[in-house]
Amino acid sequence: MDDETAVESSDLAPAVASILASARERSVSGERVSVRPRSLPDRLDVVGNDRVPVIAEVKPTSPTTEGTRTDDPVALAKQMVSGGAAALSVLTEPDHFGGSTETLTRVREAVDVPVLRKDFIVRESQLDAVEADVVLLIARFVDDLPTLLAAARDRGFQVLVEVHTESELERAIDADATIIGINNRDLARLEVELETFERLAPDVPDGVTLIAESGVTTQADAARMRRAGADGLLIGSAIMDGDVEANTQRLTTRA
Ligand SMILES: O=P(O)(O)OC[C@@H](O)[C@@H](O)c1c[nH]c2ccccc12
Repeated sequence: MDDETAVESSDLAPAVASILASARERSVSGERVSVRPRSLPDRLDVVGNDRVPVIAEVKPTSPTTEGTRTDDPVALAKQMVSGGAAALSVLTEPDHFGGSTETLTRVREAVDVPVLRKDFIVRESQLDAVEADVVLLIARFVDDLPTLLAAARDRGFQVLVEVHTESELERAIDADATIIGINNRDLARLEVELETFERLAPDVPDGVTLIAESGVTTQADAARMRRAGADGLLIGSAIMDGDVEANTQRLTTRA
């Protein structure tokens, strides 16, 4: 038996699972690459045993937010972790979301949870801009999803593939995405409908880590997404607005 797969890492203490993961290497396209050791699926699983597993998003501003939050993003990230966030998402898009790659680097150094790079990645060279545990690929914006997914994995990234429609979900599944995010926000109209997650979730195969993205503002919303099958919730605005630690604490507490 292959001793790397003999132990399911989700059965292990988080620290041990993390050591095990960092010891694993895989070969893609003939190259040896180490997989980022902070596993998002494992971490969501562990935290989900007693809290709502939330990926809290450092998003200083957005096209649907008023004003820009100018306090230190690293301090906000630490408050999110103290408030019980399972993982973090950091916007690196500067023009519309107030993000920066430098912020992501600093945040990742300051915490030990998995960190997602939230940006609009459409070509391979963008993957080399900054270190992260997980990168986002938005199905709608990526023409050749299997190729970019492979390129990201070649670099050792875990990949979250974001979808908003049935046909995008089909493309994500065909590309063998193992982490899929269903975005409740329509990126064309910027309107949020939690029904989107409920409608698409039943079509997601078992074994895929499923994330509900956008529009969760209350504990009731969070419970609703969990009931519909979310393994994790990506929450930005509702955490960024006001006391970040208290907001995270509230939204990671089961209703
Ligand atoms: O602030 P919200 O509604 O909690 O949403 C967070 C996150 O889902 C949203 O920021 C987002 C989802 N997909 C994106 C793609 C790019 C930029 C931002 C996003």
